[in-house]
Amino acid sequence: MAELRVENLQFSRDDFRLQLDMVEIKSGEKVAILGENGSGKSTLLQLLCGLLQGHGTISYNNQSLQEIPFNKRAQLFSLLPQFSEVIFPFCVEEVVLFGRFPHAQGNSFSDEDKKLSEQQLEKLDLLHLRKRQFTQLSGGEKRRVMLARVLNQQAPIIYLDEPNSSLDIRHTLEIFELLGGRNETVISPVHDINLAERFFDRFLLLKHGRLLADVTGDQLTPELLTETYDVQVTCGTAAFTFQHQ
Ligand SMILES: Nc1ncnc2c1ncn2[C@@H]1O[C@H](COP(=O)(O)OP(=O)(O)OP(=O)(O)O)[C@@H](O)[C@H]1O
Repeated sequence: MAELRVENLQFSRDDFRLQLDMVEIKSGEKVAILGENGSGKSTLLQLLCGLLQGHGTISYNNQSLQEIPFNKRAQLFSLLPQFSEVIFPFCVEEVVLFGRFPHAQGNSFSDEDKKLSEQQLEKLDLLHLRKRQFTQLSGGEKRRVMLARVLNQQAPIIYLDEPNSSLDIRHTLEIFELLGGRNETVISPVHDINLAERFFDRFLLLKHGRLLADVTGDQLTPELLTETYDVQVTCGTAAFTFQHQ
């Protein structure tokens, strides 16, 4: 059974138009969204989360998104936006703990919430930064904190808009390996095609707001990528390959 079903989705804004006839995503799939700048990847994520309203049907486990109360949505999916900031002077461990809000009783966090936050700090290589103020971190450090917060939400569907932006190669590999080993569904716009091909098992290719292809890794051909990005793509040996130690 499809966990997420999108049918006849249409959205218009100024001269941009997004149209998706039918996409079904099963529980646990790791789906990368590929496409050139402005092709509609972030817009699609925002529609899937209900942050933007289009025409058509988006349903989770056969329930229409519109019928799902906001507090339930936060238990169903989490979102790492392309850009996110924290302007108040919270420290790293507080920001990560805030990911537990959808599960907290009132305003208080349980011991379990704190234990899970601790685990996320460790997984995202943040333990040494835990007392630092978020606003005083580097770009990549901030990104890892926001990722830890999103993963701490423990929602079965995780939307990550370019999760490795600002991350160095080691942390990029660690994050993708971490995501690949989790049971949750991951849906993520990614710009690095080689990384996407390595860590995701399904690819939605967007072009000018339309779904050009919905393929698995072995169907992701240079011809298809050439059509998607309007550049010549060939398959060869990379000058450098990176493997996490
Ligand atoms: N807040 C906004 N208001 C008006 N138009 C917007 C807004 N955000 C994006 N757009 C436009 O909507 C279209 C799709 O943008 P979107 O951000 O979804 O692209 P994207 O594929 O995620 O691009 P990128 O790879 O650059 O992140 C673009 O034409 C963009 O200029």
